Amino acid sequence: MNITVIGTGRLGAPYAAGMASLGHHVLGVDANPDTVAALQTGKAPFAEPGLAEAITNGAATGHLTFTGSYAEAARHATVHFIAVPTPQRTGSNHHDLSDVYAAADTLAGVIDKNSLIVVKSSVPAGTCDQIATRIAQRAPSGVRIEVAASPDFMREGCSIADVRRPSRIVLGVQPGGAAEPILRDLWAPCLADGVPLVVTDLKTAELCKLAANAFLATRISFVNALAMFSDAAGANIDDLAEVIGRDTRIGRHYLAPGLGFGGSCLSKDIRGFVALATDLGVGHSLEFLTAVDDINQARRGQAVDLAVKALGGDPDGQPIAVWGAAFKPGIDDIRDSPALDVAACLHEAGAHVTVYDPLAISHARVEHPELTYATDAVAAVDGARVLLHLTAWSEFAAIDPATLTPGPIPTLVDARPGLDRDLWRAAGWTVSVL
Ligand SMILES: NC(=O)C1=CN([C@@H]2O[C@H](COP(=O)(O)OP(=O)(O)OC[C@H]3O[C@@H](n4cnc5c(N)ncnc54)[C@H](O)[C@@H]3O)[C@@H](O)[C@H]2O)C=CC1
Ligand SMILES: O=C(O)[C@H]1O[C@H](OP(=O)(O)OP(=O)(O)OC[C@H]2O[C@@H](n3ccc(=O)[nH]c3=O)[C@H](O)[C@@H]2O)[C@H](O)[C@@H](O)[C@@H]1O
Repeated sequence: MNITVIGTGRLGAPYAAGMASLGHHVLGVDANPDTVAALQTGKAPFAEPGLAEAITNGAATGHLTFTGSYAEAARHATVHFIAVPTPQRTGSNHHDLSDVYAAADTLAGVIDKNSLIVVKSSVPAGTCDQIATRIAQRAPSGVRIEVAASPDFMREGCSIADVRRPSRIVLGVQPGGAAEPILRDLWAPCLADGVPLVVTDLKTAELCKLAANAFLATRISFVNALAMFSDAAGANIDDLAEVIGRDTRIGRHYLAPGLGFGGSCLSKDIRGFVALATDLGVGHSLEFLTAVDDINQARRGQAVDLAVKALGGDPDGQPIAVWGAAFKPGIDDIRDSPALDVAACLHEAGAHVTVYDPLAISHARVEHPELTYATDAVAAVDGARVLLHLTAWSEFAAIDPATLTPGPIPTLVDARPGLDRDLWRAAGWTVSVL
């Protein structure tokens, strides 16, 4: 099938490459000429395992091409997936839908045959109805453009696998439309592979995404609330999380205590969800998500406090090392990175902060030029009085603390899983667990 993917960023590029690998003819469209140029030459515009290879393979088979032209998109296909950003709106907790509306409006201005627009961006309930209204005003007479919602649950770091074999496919459709059979055809390889499909109305499909991210965020803040409580009560949070997670009704995933969630989606989606509930007059129903958000933000402050405490309350001029800049291991994405947030706060407090990350330093340098960056994890710790472990790269767990050369009486602030704390204590470090 011929399809386009409008917006070839962290969701759209893997989605385009993954759909091409399923045998479709995919045209990726992006408003950023640098992104298009990189993709056209077979390069991934960001670090994502398997993406460069998937793009090269797609180009080699002729199944995957890229452009900046919407007119070309309209010529290529009658099925268009929108995967442009929906960040938090400046000065508000709502989603900023301007890119989604711009993409849909532009498409409607160039489409000249009956077509389907599928919204993959994460949007609040009601957005697809708005798009349908806008499109109806812009489409040429006699041309029917249908709108469907199909939010995506892809995780960065394993995006190609998630696209090829998603945990589930959600399809929100307009009554009496043609979307369902078209998209069943498109996803035939996944459906044959046993991927569950839920077909529902537009609003429910849109809500599926916000609800799923809200639940993941709630789990993380729940375990972090327990961590704060355990600290006060003298209990062991790791054992506590292990025991509750062993209940198969609960499960162990998204219950790792520590610095909490970052990235471009969980925070903005829970805030947008609460804002939507408030607009609908049921803000109280999702009030707890504000607490989820507050707990998550509080963890960053607590990591800063532990480092300052280790320095006797005065971080001014003190050498501090930070392991991690990406918002999670395996990728170079620093959007709402808890690690960089903590590093920037400590710098603000007067410390001399040296950051190391295996992949994300070039992005971090642009956003935080005030910080110092090391070329390897061991060098970052040279002379440091405090080391904060803030992103759970496996590379950090493989380092023998006895080989490090920190300053006197060093403290490890351990805010992520992975390190063998007994080994660090044995190597002379004070270990302060977040
Ligand atoms: N990053 C992720 O893992 C996931 C993201 N999402 C959702 O997908 C959407 C996109 O997020 P990301 O891919 O992370 O954003 P991103 O910022 O990485 O990529 C968005 C791309 O869209 C392009 N763009 C912006 N406006 C455009 C327009 N009018 N026409 C054509 N291209 C345009 C940008 O140049 C950029 O390359 C958001 O709604 C997000 O919540 C959903 C699931 C996973
Ligand atoms: O909407 C999105 O963009 C995506 O957001 C998340 O995916 P992602 O942001 O790639 O990252 P996750 O692996 O979910 O991790 C999010 C954050 O939570 C943190 N985390 C995760 C698990 C945990 O137990 N504790 C914890 O603090 C991670 O370190 C990271 O900062 C969701 O998992 C995806 O299903 C969703 O599609």
